[in-house]
Amino acid sequence: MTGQGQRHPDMPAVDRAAASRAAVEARRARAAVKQAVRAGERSALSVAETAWRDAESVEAGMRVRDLLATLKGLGPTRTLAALESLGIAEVKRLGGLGHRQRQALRSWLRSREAVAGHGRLVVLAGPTAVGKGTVSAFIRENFPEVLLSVSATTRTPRPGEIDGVHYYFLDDERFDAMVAADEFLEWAVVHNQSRYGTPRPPVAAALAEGRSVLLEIDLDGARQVRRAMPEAVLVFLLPPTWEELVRRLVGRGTESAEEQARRLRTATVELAAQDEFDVLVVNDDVERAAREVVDLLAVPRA
Ligand SMILES: Nc1nc2c(ncn2[C@@H]2O[C@H](COP(=O)(O)OP(=O)(O)O)[C@@H](O)[C@H]2O)c(=O)[nH]1
Ligand SMILES: Nc1ncnc2c1ncn2[C@@H]1O[C@H](COP(=O)(O)OP(=O)(O)O)[C@@H](O)[C@H]1O
Repeated sequence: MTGQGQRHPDMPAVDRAAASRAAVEARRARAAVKQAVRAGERSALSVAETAWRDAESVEAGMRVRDLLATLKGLGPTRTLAALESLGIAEVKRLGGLGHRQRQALRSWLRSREAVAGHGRLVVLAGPTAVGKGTVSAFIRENFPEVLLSVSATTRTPRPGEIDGVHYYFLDDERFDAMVAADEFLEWAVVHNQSRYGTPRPPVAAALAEGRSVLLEIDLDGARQVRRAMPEAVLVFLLPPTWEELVRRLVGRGTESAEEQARRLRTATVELAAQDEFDVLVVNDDVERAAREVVDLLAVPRA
């Protein structure tokens, strides 16, 4: 047995120092890879594939155990159980796996990623009363794996609205503080009245975990998200006809006639911006429209 990493007793001290520096460097590089996996910037599978393509890579020097430990929901006990089921010893490094073990780990990681899905950010926008809230509510009820971001707003709660569920209702001072602390992914003044914003931390955390996130925000906010996160998918919800849009706004009965007229003027401007969006979804039927949006979120069907 040659015993990897064992030093020859005659090895000069200077080389030992260099070797230990290199070891520290390698540890640091491996920690950076683990961090990237945890943050959702790299998939565990891509780390493994890199290790198997290049035996000299940082990835090849990673222990399989450490790679698995970066995965969500895999504590130490489950990691050990997974290693056992794959027939991989706890001390094994990615680069040291045999052909069968590679195959086993590859398909295990693949099926895990398929189940976990890749967290996607989808923005749902559209003119007033097109049914954004209705479609979002359908998704909240039927697809709990999607995080529906809860916005902060300075508008006053309507009867039945719960702080922290429908919105975080903030006063101007608190909203200002969040803006100053850069805690919003985007924010905008909506309907010329109140400010609305998407708190950044829950969105970032969900995406890092591989969960998909849906934002229901206005046009201005959608444009900001496009700039901040170009990988986001922008969806514009369309009414079947203009007449139907008017019918829904009036039928909802939550705005005065004057406010309705103002919103319809804004709606004309918003409809003209539909070409800026990646996907157009017609909300003729709530369930169908919601499913179209969910498909974009790449959520595996139950
Ligand atoms: N930019 C931005 N717009 C938001 C946010 N949350 C809600 N909105 C938009 O604010 C508008 C008003 O929402 P709301 O006060 O619930 O009244 P609604 O007109 O009945 O939907 C809607 O167009 C929402 O899409 C947010 O976090 N950011
Ligand atoms: N597909 C649909 N068919 C018929 N009515 C709808 C549909 N979607 C929404 N509505 C109705 O239209 C009105 C406006 O919907 P809402 O979700 O409040 O719009 P938004 O959030 O876009 O302002 C509500 O009364 C809602 O019940």
